[in-house]
Amino acid sequence: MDQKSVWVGTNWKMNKGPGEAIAAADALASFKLPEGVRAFVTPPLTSLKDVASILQDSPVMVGAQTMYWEDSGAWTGEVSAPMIAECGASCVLLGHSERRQNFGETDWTVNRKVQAALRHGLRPLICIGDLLDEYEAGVSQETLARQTKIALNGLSREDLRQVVVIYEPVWAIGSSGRPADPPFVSEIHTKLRSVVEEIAGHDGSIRIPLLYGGSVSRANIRDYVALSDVDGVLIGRAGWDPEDFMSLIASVGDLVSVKAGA
Ligand SMILES: O=C(COP(=O)(O)O)[C@@H](O)CO
Repeated sequence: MDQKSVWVGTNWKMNKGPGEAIAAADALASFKLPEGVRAFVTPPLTSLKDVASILQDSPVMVGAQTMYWEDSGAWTGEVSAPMIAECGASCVLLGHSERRQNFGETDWTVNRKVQAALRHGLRPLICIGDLLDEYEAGVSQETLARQTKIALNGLSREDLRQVVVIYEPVWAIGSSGRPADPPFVSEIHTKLRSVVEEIAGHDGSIRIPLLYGGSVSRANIRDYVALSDVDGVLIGRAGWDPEDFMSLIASVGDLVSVKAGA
């Protein structure tokens, strides 16, 4: 039976040059995570190796924000799973909506990347999300089920134990987004739980963590983490300052035991 944890990550996106990233990693290095919390940070590639090296003895995991599915070759500008792993990363964000919208990622290219990450021992942190017009048309669930099923297509049971799925409504992300209402997130995650259980089995031996992301802040983090089918959050702006990130993690530490008993 997979143990229940609360996951809290922060994605730095295209922020922090190497100097700032190293300073932030130094600040995170001495942080004592509350028991049962699994934390991760995804710095830009320019500081991935430095941040991973600073955090190598810390429980805070380090991941890349994207990668390509081939291992090497004539793919100018791309980086591969083995390169990311060699930098010391243990996970990688895949299919973030900013990649899907601005860089042409599709459900099927996300699947290729998921498979490549797993081949090289990287935990795929798979982002899925509905567009505003899909949300308004009431078809969010269909979009999310499709994205999830394709991302996980062809994975073995061992592979499924490694993946994390993150629901990030596109309309909730960034300064122009609005945080999704917790009851809506609860409904979506309950349905997502059935989708992943259809794939991984209903016996509970594999529990795929389902995270929420999109305008997570001090004001709402506990509302999301307290939901029974939400296993944690991915934070953007509110987590870029390492002190804020640590304080946000500390603010949900007590929910670990509440959820474990649920
Ligand atoms: O995109 C994300 C949400 O960003 P916010 O700034 O929290 O809206 C997610 O990937 C975390 O970076």
